[in-house]
Amino acid sequence: MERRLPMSQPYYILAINPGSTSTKIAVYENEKELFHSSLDHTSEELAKCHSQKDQFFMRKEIVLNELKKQNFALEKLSAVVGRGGQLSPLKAGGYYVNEAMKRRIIQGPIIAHASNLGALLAAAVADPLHIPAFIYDAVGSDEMLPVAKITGIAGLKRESFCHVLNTKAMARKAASEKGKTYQDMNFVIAHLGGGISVSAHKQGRIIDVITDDGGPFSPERSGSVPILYIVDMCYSGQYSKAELKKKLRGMGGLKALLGTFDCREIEKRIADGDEEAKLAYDAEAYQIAKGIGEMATTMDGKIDEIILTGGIANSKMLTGMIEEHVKFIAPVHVMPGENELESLSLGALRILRGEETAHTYEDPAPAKEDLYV
Ligand SMILES: Nc1ncnc2c1ncn2[C@@H]1O[C@H](COP(=O)(O)OP(=O)(O)O)[C@@H](O)[C@H]1O
Ligand SMILES: CCCC(=O)OP(=O)(O)O
Repeated sequence: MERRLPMSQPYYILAINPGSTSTKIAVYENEKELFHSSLDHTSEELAKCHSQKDQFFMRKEIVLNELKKQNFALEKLSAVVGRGGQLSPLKAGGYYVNEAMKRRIIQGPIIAHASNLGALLAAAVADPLHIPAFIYDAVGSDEMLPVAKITGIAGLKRESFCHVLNTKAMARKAASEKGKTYQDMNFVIAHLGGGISVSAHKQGRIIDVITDDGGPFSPERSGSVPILYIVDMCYSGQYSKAELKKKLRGMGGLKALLGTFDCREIEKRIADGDEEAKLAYDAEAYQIAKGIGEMATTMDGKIDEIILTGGIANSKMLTGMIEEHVKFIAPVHVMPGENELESLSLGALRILRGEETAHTYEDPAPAKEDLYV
């Protein structure tokens, strides 16, 4: 349901960012952050959730308890904004969380990812208050060029899946540091988190991206793997569908190679002379660099800056190795961490102020059997 936008300033906005291992929230009064909390979920807590529904109820309770603990009166809120999920095709920018969107997330088809819960959690807080719920710059926002979607299997198209929110926010920041706008510049941006995406931003548009199924392996995901072996694994009778998916996402990448996805722990092992850890970490940097090279070709090498962002961009060791491989392409700008909560909130604020219009989600007829849920 689209609700009338509240008129009175200041606007109080709750931002909710569900990640694979945490739910982060913040409340803003216009541009000013009043508080933020990062609510980490233990693996025991997550293991108890057998479905998206279980995760939704677990996270909703944690969010409401935290708001109580912060002594924040929910009635003050003007809107709630959540991280947007894998609802393709979506445009970049804001969307109202409406019934069609909720139904699609609950009933599918949809690629399972924690970000899908952003819309449901935002609506769960907003609906009883009769205020609007939005998502903003969802991970499934699709600005890819048609040519980037073609695959060698007729009828099978690549879909956009990217850290849209953070990469666009970092690109805007990097451009403004140069006295330019996002639309003036070309960036290749590698978001290095639990998941890794490498995206090509051409004058304000993400024209191409590689991630889980076509990009570098990540701390917990396999990335691109030799596909014929995967077909054999699928039919070997050794693995269930769920087990194989875990190998691709959750238990792949550095976790599979070294038993941990904590890069700080891996760097300690390397410092202690662990050769296996060194080779895996070198491979991580090598694959990320190859991804950056691939994305650089989409803009004919005309790149103003390469941005490294996300949690692992805190690592001087990994960013240093990547820089050595790619500095011939363009200057490397390391922007560690992410500012997703602020980006969500500022997006919602622009909508509330009428500076931007939120899109209305319409569910396209499900085109194919979902392969991921
Ligand atoms: N100082 C650091 N040095 C190296 N790696 C780090 C550092 N801080 C965080 N990381 C790594 O960053 C990853 C998590 O990044 P983050 O962007 O928080 O992920 P997500 O939001 O996708 O869950 C983990 O693999 C973690 O080990
Ligand atoms: C590639 C976009 C979504 C994603 O993987 O996010 P996380 O790294 O937060 O899981």
